[in-house]
Amino acid sequence: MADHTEVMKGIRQYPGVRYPVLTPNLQGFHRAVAAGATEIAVFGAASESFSKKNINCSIEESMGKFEEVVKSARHMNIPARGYVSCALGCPYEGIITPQKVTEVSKRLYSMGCYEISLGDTIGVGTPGSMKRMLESVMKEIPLGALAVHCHDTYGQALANILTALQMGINVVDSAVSGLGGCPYAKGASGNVATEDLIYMLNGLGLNTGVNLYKVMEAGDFICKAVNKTTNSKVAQASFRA
Ligand SMILES: CC(C)(COP(=O)([O-])OP(=O)([O-])OC[C@H]1O[C@@H](n2cnc3c(N)ncnc32)[C@H](O)[C@@H]1OP(=O)([O-])[O-])[C@@H](O)C(=O)NCCC(=O)NCCSC(=O)C[C@@](C)(O)CC(=O)[O-]
Repeated sequence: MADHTEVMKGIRQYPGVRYPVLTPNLQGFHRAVAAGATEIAVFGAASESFSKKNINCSIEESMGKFEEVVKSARHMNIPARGYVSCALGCPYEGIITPQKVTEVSKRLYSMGCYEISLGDTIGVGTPGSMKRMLESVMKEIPLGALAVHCHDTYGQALANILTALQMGINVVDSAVSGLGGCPYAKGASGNVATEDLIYMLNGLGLNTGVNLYKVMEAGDFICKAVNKTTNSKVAQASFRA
């Protein structure tokens, strides 16, 4: 988080591509804007313990900070996205109820986040728990303002995403090569690999406009650069072939 200014300065930005920056507080927001961010995201949690570990404050305190950030963003016409971590389980508290996820999501949406990304931060969800959680959240937030963010720790990410798609969600977060993760979700796999997601969507006949081969090339480049092995099953299979 501390080095996002360097990251923003280092990347080549293309028209039509969004480069959102995670901004947990006003300090982060001002730095992100100074670095040229045109979209920001606040990241809350449906678990009290995770909130304290991840952003060093309670859920209630986090809402106060996010209000300030989202308000400032709105004044500058900068779209703000909201994340809700631990939507299907918490590394410290275990089961998180759909009601709690709904409550936190509703607050983020009400304060002006244009989209709420529901995160299975530690990848423990199943199609069953995804369905129960979404049924609850959808009662309070329009479908078009919801996204899912699935980690693949228990190998359920694609099944969970398919469940969300069948329920009408059409925004899905993913990461090239399944890289990334959170320091307070130890042992959890990264976000679902973009390559695997695109492969599934192609198979469903859904046009993403994303070239799978180019994503695999990018994944290969990044993995070599950071000395990691890809988590994408599709990339592993393709490079073996
Ligand atoms: C939120 C804080 C900073 C609060 O941390 P804090 O210690 O409560 O903050 P503070 O206001 O007391 O300041 C402490 C120090 O941090 C600095 N600081 C304060 N704010 C910022 C900022 N925005 N950017 C850069 N630096 C900052 C501040 O300047 C100060 O520096 P010092 O004076 O000691 O040198 C800390 O808890 C933190 O860094 N948390 C982030 C941890 C993290 O990176 N988590 C992973 C994010 S991804 C995620 O959460 C999940 C997601 C989104 O992927 C979805 C999912 O799967 O669920």
